[in-house]
Amino acid sequence: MTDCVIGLTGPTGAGKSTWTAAFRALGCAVIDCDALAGQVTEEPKVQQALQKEFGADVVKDGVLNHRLLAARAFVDAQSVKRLNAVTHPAIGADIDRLMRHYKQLNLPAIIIDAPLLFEGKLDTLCSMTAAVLAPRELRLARIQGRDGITKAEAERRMASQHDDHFFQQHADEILDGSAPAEQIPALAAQKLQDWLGKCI
Ligand SMILES: CC(C)(COP(=O)(O)OP(=O)(O)OC[C@H]1O[C@@H](n2cnc3c(N)ncnc32)[C@H](O)[C@@H]1O)[C@@H](O)C(=O)NCCC(=O)NCCS
Ligand SMILES: Nc1ncnc2c1ncn2[C@@H]1O[C@H](COP(=O)(O)OP(=O)(O)OP(=O)(O)O)[C@@H](O)[C@H]1O
Repeated sequence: MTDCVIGLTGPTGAGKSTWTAAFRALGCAVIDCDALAGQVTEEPKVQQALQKEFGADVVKDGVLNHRLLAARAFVDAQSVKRLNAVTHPAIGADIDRLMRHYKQLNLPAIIIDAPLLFEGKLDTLCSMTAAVLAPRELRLARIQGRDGITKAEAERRMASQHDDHFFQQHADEILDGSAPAEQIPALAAQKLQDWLGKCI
């Protein structure tokens, strides 16, 4: 049985996936909500609902145009809400299924990697929560490089999310997303030890 469930969140580009990879290497199971979103948005029913909300051209020959959908969805709070209303029920069902599966195994911990951990009330499934934070300019440069988007697109995406203050108020702990990547495995090992002590 695995009882320790850690919710990992933070704004775009802060380094959640990088910290998550370190926890995975330490034997934790990872529920990656962005990956689950990627799978559910391949389902024809979800794609049809997205077309209804954001225009027929967001899907062509069964392939979702991520960049176009992001450009239309990450414009204001209302549009993000419409996006979430389509995708979140399906993502939630997948999370439930994976949690049931991983809880039966003997693992150090289950990590839920979710940009919208608090908004989606996924924190209620967790023993503890942590937010990965990094300076805004660093995040801006990172997501432009990673996703091949313009500065304006990156800024729009960041503006559709909460600021650091929200994460500082809601999360139990803050993880440093600006630490050099090569230091993160050792920092994650220390952090996991600490959490396992608290989970017992
Ligand atoms: C709009 C989509 C198609 C853009 O795809 P793309 O490949 O460009 O981005 P990717 O999925 O890797 O997300 C990158 C980052 O954008 C941010 N983001 C994604 N979805 C959301 C959202 N609904 N609200 C706020 N930020 C979001 C997150 O920080 C995320 O890590 C995609 O993000 C999507 O399907 N989003 C809806 C599903 C969702 O809510 N995902 C978050 C799960 S908790
Ligand atoms: N500590 C670090 N040192 C150097 N580069 C990093 C570090 N953390 C992340 N990066 C790089 O920055 C980019 C964004 O990081 P990552 O994908 O981990 O962020 P994220 O918080 O998961 O973002 P998103 O919410 O957009 O998915 C990636 O290209 C990653 O390789």
